[in-house]
Amino acid sequence: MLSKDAVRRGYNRGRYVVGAHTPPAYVARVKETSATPGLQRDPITVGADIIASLRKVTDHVMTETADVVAWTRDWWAGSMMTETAGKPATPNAVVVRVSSVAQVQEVMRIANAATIPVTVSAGRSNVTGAALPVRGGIVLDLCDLNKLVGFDAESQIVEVEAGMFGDVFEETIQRDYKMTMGHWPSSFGISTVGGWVACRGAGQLSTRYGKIEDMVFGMDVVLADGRLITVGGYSRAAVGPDLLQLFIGSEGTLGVVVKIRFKLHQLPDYGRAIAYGFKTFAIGLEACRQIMQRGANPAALRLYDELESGVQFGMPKSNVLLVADEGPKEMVDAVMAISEKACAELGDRLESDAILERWLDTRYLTGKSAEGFTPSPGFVADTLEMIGPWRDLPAIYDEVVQAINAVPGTLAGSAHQSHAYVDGACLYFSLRGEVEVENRQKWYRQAWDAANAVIIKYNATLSHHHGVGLLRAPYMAASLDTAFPVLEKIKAALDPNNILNPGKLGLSDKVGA
Ligand SMILES: Cc1cc2nc3c(=O)[nH]c(=O)nc-3n(C[C@H](O)[C@H](O)[C@H](O)COP(=O)(O)OP(=O)(O)OC[C@H]3O[C@@H](n4cnc5c(N)ncnc54)[C@H](O)[C@@H]3O)c2cc1C
Repeated sequence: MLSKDAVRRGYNRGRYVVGAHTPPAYVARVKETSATPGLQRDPITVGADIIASLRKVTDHVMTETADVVAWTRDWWAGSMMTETAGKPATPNAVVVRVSSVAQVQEVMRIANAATIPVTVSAGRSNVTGAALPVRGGIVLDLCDLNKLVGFDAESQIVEVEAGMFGDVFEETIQRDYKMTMGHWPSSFGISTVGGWVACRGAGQLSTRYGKIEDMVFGMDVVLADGRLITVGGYSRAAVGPDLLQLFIGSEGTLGVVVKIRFKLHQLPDYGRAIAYGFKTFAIGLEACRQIMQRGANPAALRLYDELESGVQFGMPKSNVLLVADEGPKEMVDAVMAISEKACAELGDRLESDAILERWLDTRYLTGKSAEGFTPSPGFVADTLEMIGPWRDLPAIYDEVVQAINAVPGTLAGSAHQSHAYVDGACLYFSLRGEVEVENRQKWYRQAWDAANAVIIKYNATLSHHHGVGLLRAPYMAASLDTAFPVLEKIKAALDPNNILNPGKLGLSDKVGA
């Protein structure tokens, strides 16, 4: 069973920090901490009087450069490139640790009155620079706001504070309530439940359980001026637009998510998997489309192109599709029967048990996009996930891989299909390059520009689950097009001083009204 198995095997073979940030591997190569910022513009200093006020109302305030560098570091390739070149991303800020909702409100009141930026920070596992304090100010670390508040067994709704890490959360609900949320991002041990919501994340079993926005029942949010509001709190409603969804995916720019009520599922005891190989990626996509449109929704439906089939399963001449499901036997057997029929019409049956076992064994290892390559000082690996309609996906796949490969210095571009729906699917591209160390940023931006030009040309969506942060900020206005000014207006209405995570989501980094 996929959900039980994740807890049984544990995250990244146990190589991570439980309940706090886990640093990425490159940190071992960093010898010195410089105070020269790589990714800050005109950082705002927090004065001694404000630091004294913060110390009175919070658990801990850190001001030393080395602490600030360590406590703002994330998993973005952009941060890695600047820090390993001698300039840490954001060394100018103060880090404030809190463990209660009242403390979050106090911090926001102080910051708003003094017009100081506040960047919410949690697991710092984001891969977009979303939690970097690019204008300095206060970094509000929520990792100690991490209690499980309660469980309504009849409605299957759990209430949890935002800073609880994903592994602790799932272990607790599986052990104490025999439940799962079904949200299994490849970062589940190094990210928090609040970070999942703030980035609009997706787990590996999203085809059955949904994305995070399908799992939130309601939540409490602290606004820029310190007010506490409650949004959602119903299965479905017709009371105007859904304000809950406004905050899901807002990446700390509209409010601080402090408590979340999530919908849970009974922990399955039954599961099955099948695997098929297809001659081309496009034929594999067609099999996925058929499965979804004939009404089946297997928990995991993952199709790997030839390059990734070679690295993952030792099958470089095939496009491998894994279909895996869990739940009541009658339902899983029906889903598998529909899936098997669709696959058999288009491809060849593979040794399913071996492919499932290989996937289970490696699915929560970090650094997978670099697999199959020998890292050197000039090596950069990253991932780009997007979503588009079925009609366009084969062309998007071909053109994005082609565009990445055309950038000088690219070693490889590849993809798998990772999350599927009735109308479309998420393609998850991996890009790896090797150039002179000083040319890494140039290669990186060229590769992203080239890939995103294809995505925008097809009117597809820039990100399916990693979010925007700094990485996708330059493409947001073109992508949202006529709707982008609406996002700007909402931001200005909720945060008139622009103190909440300025410079993210493609929004302005200018602090102050
Ligand atoms: C190896 C690896 C694999 C990954 N796999 C997946 C995957 O399968 N699926 C997926 O969706 N993502 C994945 N990610 C990306 C990342 O784990 C997610 O974006 C995650 O949701 C971030 O959570 P976090 O707690 O680390 O948040 P952080 O990185 O600390 O913050 C991310 C953003 O959310 C904001 N934020 C965080 N908490 C709050 C809050 N309580 N209120 C308001 N704003 C907040 C921050 O300001 C920032 O803008 C992966 C990352 C890595 C390194």
